[in-house]
Amino acid sequence: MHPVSSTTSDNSDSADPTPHRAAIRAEDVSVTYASGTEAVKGVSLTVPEGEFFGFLGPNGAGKTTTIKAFVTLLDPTGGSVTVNGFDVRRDRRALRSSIGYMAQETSVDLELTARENVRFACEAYGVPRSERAARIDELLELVDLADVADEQAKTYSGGMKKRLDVATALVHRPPLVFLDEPTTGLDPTARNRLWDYFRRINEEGTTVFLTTQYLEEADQLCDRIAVIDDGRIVALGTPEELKARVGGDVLDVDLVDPSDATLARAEGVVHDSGLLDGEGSVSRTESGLSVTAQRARRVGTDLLVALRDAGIVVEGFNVRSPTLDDVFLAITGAPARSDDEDEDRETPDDVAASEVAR
Ligand SMILES: Nc1ncnc2c1ncn2[C@@H]1O[C@H](COP(=O)(O)OP(=O)(O)OP(=O)(O)O)[C@@H](O)[C@H]1O
Repeated sequence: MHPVSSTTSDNSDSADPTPHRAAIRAEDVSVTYASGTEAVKGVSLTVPEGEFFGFLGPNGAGKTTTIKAFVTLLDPTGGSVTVNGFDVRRDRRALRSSIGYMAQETSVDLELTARENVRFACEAYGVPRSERAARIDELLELVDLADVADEQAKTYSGGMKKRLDVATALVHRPPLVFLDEPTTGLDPTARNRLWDYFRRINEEGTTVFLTTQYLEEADQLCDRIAVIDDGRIVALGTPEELKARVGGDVLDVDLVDPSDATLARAEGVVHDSGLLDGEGSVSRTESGLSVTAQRARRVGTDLLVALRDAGIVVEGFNVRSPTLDDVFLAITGAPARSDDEDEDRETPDDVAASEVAR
């Protein structure tokens, strides 16, 4: 359907109905800005066609810089990248027309209506004139903007503008879309709606490369996730593989007094109990401790008894499977951004944006 060079058809297998050609192949990519900042330090990854791939990392980790290098918005300082078989340095024009790109900042023209924005994108991407009207209606329907299609985009909420951004990135039916933190700053309702569209386009065959700071987003949507920290990929795998790396279940213990002194004592009790058989790890949380160990489920009650016997009052506890938050903590040594950190939250986009702006 789209041009793919011979180098990308390395593992097509007639016995396997799933296409496995590489949509993205990056080898040892580095980007150093003129300021001297080494934003990307030797990133290698391959994204097969059809995959929903997540690029997860905290603020400043190098996600946007990497995506810009993949979509030819900046030149990598080192390494090589092919996208849909096109080289980022040699085949820029062909590469660009073979992808969709949703930047972090909205590219919507606020003075135009949604329909006009999508029409403009159709013109820019050379969608044949005879197909435009139907394509515009189809996309506005897909992103639930058909009802407000003829209102100016400046009357839309942040969530609606993002949905319009998605529509404009898809006008030329690209086999691969890059989404750069598409839901940052949106409320959960707006975020969930976007997730539905992303899932739908991926189910219909589009390869998706998504950058995000949200662990839940990566967990919910992605077939595989690369965790990037300080310009380097520090983990890569399916969400389940990454969670398995944590090494067991997690016992969260909330203490009535989570002061440093009590936490230090509680850590000592857990270590000295011998219940973990020398494996596992203990970390502090805002309200107590998290004990991660293969035996966490089996020895949970005994640990609570040991804490009680030491005079440490437990307020609550919970044994659970690890989440990507635990993965992030285990890999980077720092907690990932939490949703509570959002400062610029939207009001729910179902609250008609037009009301906000008028
Ligand atoms: N144009 C630029 N010139 C110089 N340094 C830059 C430029 N853009 C980004 N950086 C730096 O490169 C590093 C990686 O930034 P980048 O924007 O790629 O990270 P990110 O993971 O996308 O973060 P965010 O979630 O904040 O968008 C940071 O240290 C950032 O300050």
